[in-house]
Amino acid sequence: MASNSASQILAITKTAPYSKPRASRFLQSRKPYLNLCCLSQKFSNDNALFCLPNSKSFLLAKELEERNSNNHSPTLREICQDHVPGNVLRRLEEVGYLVPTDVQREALPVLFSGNDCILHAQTGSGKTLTYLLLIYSQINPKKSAVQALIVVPTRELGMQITKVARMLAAARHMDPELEQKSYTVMALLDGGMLRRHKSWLKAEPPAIVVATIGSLSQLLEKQIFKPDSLRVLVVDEVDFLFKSSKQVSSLRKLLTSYSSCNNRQTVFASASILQHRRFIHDCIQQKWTKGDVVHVHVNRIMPMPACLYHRFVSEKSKKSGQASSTTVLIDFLRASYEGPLDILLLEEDMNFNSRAASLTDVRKGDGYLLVSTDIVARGIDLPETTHIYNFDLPKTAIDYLHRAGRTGRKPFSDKKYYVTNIILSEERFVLQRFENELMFHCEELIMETQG
Ligand SMILES: Nc1ncnc2c1ncn2[C@@H]1O[C@H](COP(=O)(O)OP(=O)(O)OP(=O)(O)O)[C@@H](O)[C@H]1O
Repeated sequence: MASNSASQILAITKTAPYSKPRASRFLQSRKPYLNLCCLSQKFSNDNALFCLPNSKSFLLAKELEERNSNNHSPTLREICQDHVPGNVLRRLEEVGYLVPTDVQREALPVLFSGNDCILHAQTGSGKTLTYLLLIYSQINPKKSAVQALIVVPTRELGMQITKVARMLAAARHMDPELEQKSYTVMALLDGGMLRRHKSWLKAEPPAIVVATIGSLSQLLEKQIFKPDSLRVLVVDEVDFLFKSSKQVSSLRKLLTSYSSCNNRQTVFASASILQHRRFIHDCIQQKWTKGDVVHVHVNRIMPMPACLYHRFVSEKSKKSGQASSTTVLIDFLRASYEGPLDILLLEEDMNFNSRAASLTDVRKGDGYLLVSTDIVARGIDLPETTHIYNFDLPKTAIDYLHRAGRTGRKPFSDKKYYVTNIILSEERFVLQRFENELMFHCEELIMETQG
């Protein structure tokens, strides 16, 4: 093992930290590829050993090594060191977040300096971790008050963000040296039990609340949830929430009447902020943010992640001229697909429990074929997804961007991911318009015809 300094770290992937004897047995057995992982990276906890025996970790390790040897950009730990509590930083490293993504590298210093921020970066670029790290830098677990609020458009996205927020806080329970009080995260989402949330908020307010605007408004109006102690307010998928006429008035009220932008840090996030100059103007004018709000715009030239490979299949007519419904498609797959993947359905018409069960099955399964509507198009992170099929073209280029962005969600992977569009010949010009607007290229896939 080409190790020559005490601060060398081995990056391997496994969430559980390995004990020293177990780790050294592990290292012995993997000598041939250890050289790849030996990093001369300075971490404050010198004994840290991050065990990640898979290819992703090699990429991470190599990336770190390259950045380090070129005296390049700092690690996530270096960026967060003086702001984020040590136990959260350790947790970050345990789960393999070592190198910052572009948006994290650009936005975190801005956020730590106290500015309001518009996080505008590609799908799958790591915006969630960016604002969660800000939140963990600001909240005090000893204080019994809601100090951070994250507003999301769907229950599914809310559950996902709650899980990541809890995962980052988890180390606190395991470390006896740290204070006993842990960060609590409440999911206040449509379809949840509001009565239970009311008692929870009254008895012992959680530090972080992740909420859909509908459920949140009910508790704000009844003054059960008082955002007086809010230090950070995040609105995720902000363009979507402002676009939806049902939610926009509640959102405006939250931003201005229930709390003042002068008393909190405000973060808006999305991969698509149309007419962003106009939006920034509105933010300041309407006092949704303070006047010095910073627009962190990553990959401004290329809104579409470069790892996505777009194709289309052109048909003369779709069967009986009908748009394919999820039921038709799922029945077809169940009748004709003989492969090993689980076939799952997720759509608005299902009840909340079945929706949650579908996502749990997808996440725990060995492979899946998920048939879904636009309900998963915003923010849902299923990093193992390699192919997206659009059976109907989305209405707008922005919708296309978000649907396509459900794949290609491994920040340091060099793999290609596929988005295939099944279109009618007369829809080619619509797809062409999306290509021009989002600056990507879509290639025709010629199907071999039988007989
Ligand atoms: N620094 C990092 N290193 C490795 N993986 C990361 C890092 N930051 C985020 N990720 C992973 O990248 C994936 C995408 O992150 P995230 O869900 O935050 O994307 P997003 O920018 O919010 O996308 P969208 O616009 O689609 O909501 C997640 O699986 C997350 O675990």
